[in-house]
Amino acid sequence: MPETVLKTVDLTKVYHTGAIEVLALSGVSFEAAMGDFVVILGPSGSGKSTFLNLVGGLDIATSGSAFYQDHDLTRAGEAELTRYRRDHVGFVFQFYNLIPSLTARENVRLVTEIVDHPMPAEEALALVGLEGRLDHFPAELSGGEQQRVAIARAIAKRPGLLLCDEPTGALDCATGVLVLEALQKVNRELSATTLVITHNVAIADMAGRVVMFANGKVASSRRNETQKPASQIRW
Ligand SMILES: Nc1ncnc2c1ncn2[C@@H]1O[C@H](COP(=O)(O)OP(=O)(O)OP(=O)(O)O)[C@@H](O)[C@H]1O
Repeated sequence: MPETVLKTVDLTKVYHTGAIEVLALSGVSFEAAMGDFVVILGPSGSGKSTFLNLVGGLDIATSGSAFYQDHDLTRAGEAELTRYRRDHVGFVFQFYNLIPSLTARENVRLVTEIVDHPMPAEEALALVGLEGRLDHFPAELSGGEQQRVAIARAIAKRPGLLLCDEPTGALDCATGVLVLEALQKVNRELSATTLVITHNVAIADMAGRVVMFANGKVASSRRNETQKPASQIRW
């Protein structure tokens, strides 16, 4: 059995906005092994991003537990969470958040300069098929290429955990598939445990496991017998 690296038990998050309480996550128990590729589906407001933010150390749970290896994320202080994010987690969001005045290579170097044992920026960009775009600025790249720079930036630290929130949300099918191919390659070559939130059910076919959220809970979880190559995904 592959080693479990991420485990949550009864993970719960309540947001307080003025007098209003929102139960965003309600007792989520989840496990992922090293190298798993998990797609998370579910209606808007079902708690997907909240879950990703908690396991990524961007937010703190109200109750329950979340462990990444021996990191106890529900008891960690701010400094420990910052180290956890820096050393172990790569984030990819819908909007690429690249620095417009820096080239692709320089955007990736922002990360490689602050972590131990990074891969060279050029290697990370080659892994996502952008070896020919090293010195291009974001404005000189297509949306899909910008997202692949964001993936290169996320993986250059060799993260154990790669968390993607709607990574193809802003892209058409042809461009989105190139981004998915990059994620699948990174997942396989780095054995990074990969969680992808999407509204696009077609993407579920490339997952090893598909988890459906509803009302802040895991409504269902299934394994795919085979994982479709990203190049064959269409929507
Ligand atoms: N910072 C916050 N403060 C208050 N409420 C929040 C906050 N973040 C999320 N919520 C609420 O928590 C619930 C879950 O939100 P979440 O963003 O996790 O859902 P989601 O499944 O990712 O939705 P979407 O698919 O639309 O991104 C929603 O009702 C949302 O309004």
